[in-house]
Amino acid sequence: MSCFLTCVRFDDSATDNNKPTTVTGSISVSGVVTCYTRDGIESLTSNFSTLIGSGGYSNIYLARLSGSYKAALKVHVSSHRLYQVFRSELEILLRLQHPHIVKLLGYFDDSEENGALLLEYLPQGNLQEKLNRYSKQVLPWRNRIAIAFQVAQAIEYIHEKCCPQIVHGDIKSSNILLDKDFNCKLCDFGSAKVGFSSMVQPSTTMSPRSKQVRMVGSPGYTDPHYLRTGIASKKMDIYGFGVVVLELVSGKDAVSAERGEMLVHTAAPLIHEILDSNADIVEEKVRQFLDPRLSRDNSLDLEEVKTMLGVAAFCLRSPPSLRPSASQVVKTLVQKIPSLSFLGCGKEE
Ligand SMILES: Nc1ncnc2c1ncn2[C@@H]1O[C@H](COP(=O)(O)OP(=O)(O)OP(=O)(O)O)[C@@H](O)[C@H]1O
Repeated sequence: MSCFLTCVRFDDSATDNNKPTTVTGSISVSGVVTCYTRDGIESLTSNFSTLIGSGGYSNIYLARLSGSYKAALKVHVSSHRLYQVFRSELEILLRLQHPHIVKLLGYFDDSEENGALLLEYLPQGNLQEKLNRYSKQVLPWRNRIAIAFQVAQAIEYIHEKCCPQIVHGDIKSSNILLDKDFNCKLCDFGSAKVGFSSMVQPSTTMSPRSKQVRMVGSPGYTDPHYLRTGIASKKMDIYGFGVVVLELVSGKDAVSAERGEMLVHTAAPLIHEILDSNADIVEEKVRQFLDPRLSRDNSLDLEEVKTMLGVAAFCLRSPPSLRPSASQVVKTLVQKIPSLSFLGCGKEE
């Protein structure tokens, strides 16, 4: 864990505003991404008949490509402002290619107010739903650590391996989608920023309420430093990742639906103990925090739970410069979570 104490500095990087080629009709753009007409997306979704998800800015519909191949169509709410969010998400997704980032298959763009993204379909929905205590299935420990590792790899890719580098800006469990084998894909690049660090400057056309929505992020996940300064940086993604790790370990929501209590606050005493002492954390305290539904899980290893909590504690540190980089997280998980090698996750992807 001592490798986390190394402070890493980042340079600024220029923003690339290259627009994707916009063509009309259902034709292939860049070889793999298809541009659809309005009729095309209506036909793919059987007139938007099956809603599979919704968020603050969009509705997501089931789409069927040739044969029985399923996809998800993310339709951005029609408005001038949200059209910009759509364009930004489209431009970012066109650049990304990673096994743990949702794949863009196509898009619709009327060049005014309406846009939609055709994405690969993830049949197990999002991680928040899977961890929910009302979910029929309990996500086993080994899947939880694999998910944490894969999300860390996805963040490492956008922060350090793609060009120009990207800050996701909204890392949370409902933006982590799961395939049939519970491998994960990071989605929702609608809040992403290109470049190492950028001051968020809401456009003057925004209403006071919409300004707040864009600035504040998702309750329970937002880096307090970002809330204070409005400066988005890679370390805000690391903070969001830390909260997701707490959710994976505890099975609790980032904000409790009943009491409105934030998980980072519930976990604070344990986190302080981890950061303050060199001694091993008391097993009893770890067990108290652990998701009780994991008690009968044969894949559970308490040492791994402690490591995951240690990783979360470092990711949530303030000031942000004390938090690890995504590649330090990936490296630490490979070194300290033995089960990852059994899952074939320790290898570079
Ligand atoms: N490719 C997909 N496959 C399956 N389900 C998906 C897919 N994309 C999105 N969803 C579902 O729709 C939900 C909302 O998607 P997304 O986060 O992209 O929308 P949003 O409008 O950007 O939301 P937010 O309010 O977080 O900004 C996801 O949590 C997930 O349940």
